Amino acid sequence: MDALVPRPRTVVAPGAVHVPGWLDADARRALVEACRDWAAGPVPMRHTRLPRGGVMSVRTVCLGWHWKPYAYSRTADDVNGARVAPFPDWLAEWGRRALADAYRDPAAGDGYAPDTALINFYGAGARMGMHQDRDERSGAPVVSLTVGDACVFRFGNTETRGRPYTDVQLESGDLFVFGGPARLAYHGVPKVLPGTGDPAAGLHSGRLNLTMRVTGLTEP
Ligand SMILES: O=C(O)CCC(=O)C(=O)O
Ligand SMILES: [Fe+2]
Repeated sequence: MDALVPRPRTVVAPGAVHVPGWLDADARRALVEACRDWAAGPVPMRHTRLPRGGVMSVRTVCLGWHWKPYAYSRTADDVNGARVAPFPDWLAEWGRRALADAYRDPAAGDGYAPDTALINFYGAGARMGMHQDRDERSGAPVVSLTVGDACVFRFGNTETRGRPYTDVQLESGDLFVFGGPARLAYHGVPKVLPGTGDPAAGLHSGRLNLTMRVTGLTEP
C-alpha cells in the first residue's frame, strides 16, 4: 500500500541507505511476477540446508550464480544440479538506478554489474539471523528490494552480531543499499509483520526480498 505519510530517505550508517517506496506499483507487480517464474525453476525455490544440519526458515532461489553456504557456483548442486537462471539485464539496470538514487549521485551506479541475486521468501514465522554477506569477492554494494509484508530489518556493525544496530522497518517497495564502509556490516531480519502486505502487487501473504550482488567470480 502506498504510504499516506511520506517516509524519508535515511542514511542508516555511512554507505547504508534506506529509500522507502522506491518501487512503484507497476514495478512491485512486475517483480512479484518475475519471482514467481524464477521460483518455479530451473532450480526450484527451497529451504537452504546449513552445513550443521539446520534448515533456513526462508525459501530461496538464485539468479546468475547459486549460493549455498558458503560459496557460489553456477549449478545448484544442493538442490537439483541444474544451472541457475541467468541474471537479467533489466535487473542490473534497476541496480544501477538504485545506487544513483540511494547515494544521490547520478554516477554511483556507473559500472555496477551485479551478477547474482538471492530471492528470499519469508512465509509465516520466517526470519534471518544476523550475518555478513561475505561470500562475494567484490566490495561492490548490495542492493536489496522488498515486496509484500513489512519486516524489521536489523542493520548492525562490521565487528559483531550484536549492538550497536539500528532496526529499520522495510515495507513493500522499499530499497536498502549497503556498500562502502557498510558493505560487511552484520544484518538480519528478526521479524516479519504479517498482514502488512501488498495484495495489489500479487502477493497475498509473506515477504519477498531480492538482494543483488557482484560475486567477483569468473567462469571456472
Ligand atoms: O531479507 C532481507 O531483507 C535480507 C536478506 C539477506 O540479508 C540475505 O539474503 O543475505
Ligand atoms: Fe544478507
